[in-house]
Amino acid sequence: MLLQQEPQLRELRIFDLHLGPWLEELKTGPVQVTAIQGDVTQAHEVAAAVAGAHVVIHTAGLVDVFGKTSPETIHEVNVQGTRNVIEACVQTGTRFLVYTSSMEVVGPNIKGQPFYRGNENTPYEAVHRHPYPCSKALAEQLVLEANGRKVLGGLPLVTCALRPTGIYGEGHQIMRDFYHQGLRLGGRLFRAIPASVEHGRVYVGNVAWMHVLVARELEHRAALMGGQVYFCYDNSPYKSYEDFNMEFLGPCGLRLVGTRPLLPYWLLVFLAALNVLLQWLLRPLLLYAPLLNPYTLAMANTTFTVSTDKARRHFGYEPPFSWEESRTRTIRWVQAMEGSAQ
Ligand SMILES: NC(=O)C1=CN([C@@H]2O[C@H](COP(=O)(O)OP(=O)(O)OC[C@H]3O[C@@H](n4cnc5c(N)ncnc54)[C@H](O)[C@@H]3O)[C@@H](O)[C@H]2O)C=CC1
Ligand SMILES: CC(C)CCC[C@@H](C)[C@H]1CC[C@H]2[C@@H]3[C@H](O)CC4=CC(=O)CC[C@]4(C)[C@H]3CC[C@]12C
Repeated sequence: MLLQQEPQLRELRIFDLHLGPWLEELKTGPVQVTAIQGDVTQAHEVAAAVAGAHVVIHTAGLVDVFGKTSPETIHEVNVQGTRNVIEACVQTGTRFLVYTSSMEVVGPNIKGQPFYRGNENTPYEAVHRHPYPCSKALAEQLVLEANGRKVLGGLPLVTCALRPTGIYGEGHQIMRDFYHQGLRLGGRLFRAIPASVEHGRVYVGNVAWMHVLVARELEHRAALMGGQVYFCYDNSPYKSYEDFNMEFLGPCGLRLVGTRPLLPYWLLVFLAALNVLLQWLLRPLLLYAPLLNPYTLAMANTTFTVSTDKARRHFGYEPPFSWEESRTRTIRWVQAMEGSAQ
């Protein structure tokens, strides 16, 4: 999207632990595209990649709420990695830093308190225990506190954090997992979450556009945007996590069985705890990381939706992809998977 939408762009550096073949397709235009295989936990690698950059968009992160990696690794990547990016900007003189934070920085909290169509100023007790939200909250705090630090050359660093709600769209691994689970169950998924529980979702293309826009506007509106957080939002409907997924999985042949959860909540709690025990017992043999665990169950059962226009007011954000376009593009992606699955 940067290559398509940013006329001022002269060089695009992509720093990632895992570089994919898709990068080769990006190298065909007038902009110099530099792919750098590196680890954000290695400060020297980050500094080498950042040196000379005008703006850094730091979106690398370990998104793990399924127990696939250790809490230490999550902290190392999400917190120390972010610290390394900030120090690289300061040491090499990069003045603008955009960070991909998360709704998880706010909630849902461990008390299961709903956040109903809230905004960046809505009072809410952000209390976390899980390593992932803890790491995102700490990383965001580091980014916001770094706003105004002097970088090499003596000018101030300008930082901004974007908080997407649940991202969906092409490449969404969890959607892929739901789809394959439905195929294994004969085209059916069984409702586990009450339809009344709203969970915020945002299309990946709109999240990407907000990042591009902030990267462009941060220099010109530094006094207003510096040190600020913005929820990433669009016109995706407010629905339960499962009902929202069915907007894409339904047209691909899956059916959600039940108008209300088929199992009582206490049984889901028991099964989630059993999954934790099985994960621990099986770890020496294999990675068992199902969708259902105490954290995902609590998250899915707690309303968390946003209603805000702060990004529009501060830097003119309007989601380029309508709900209909976002839905169509995601369905096409699942259908392409379906083709590969058959
Ligand atoms: N998926 C979601 O619903 C949401 C994601 N986010 C945030 O968006 C960002 C991107 O996440 P996703 O695209 O969902 O996940 P993803 O796993 O698709 O992307 C993360 C990227 O970071 C890279 N990475 C991981 N460890 C690294 C390391 N040590 N060094 C360098 N690169 C590393 C991965 O290779 C991957 O390309 C993350 O910061 C995440 O916390 C925020 C809100 C919602
Ligand atoms: C009871 C069911 C088996 C639960 C299935 C749904 C869960 C896997 C997902 C429900 C809410 C999701 C999280 C939410 O969208 C917020 C997130 C923000 C991020 O920064 C990363 C992803 C996530 C934690 C997301 C993960 C899957 C859910 C827990």
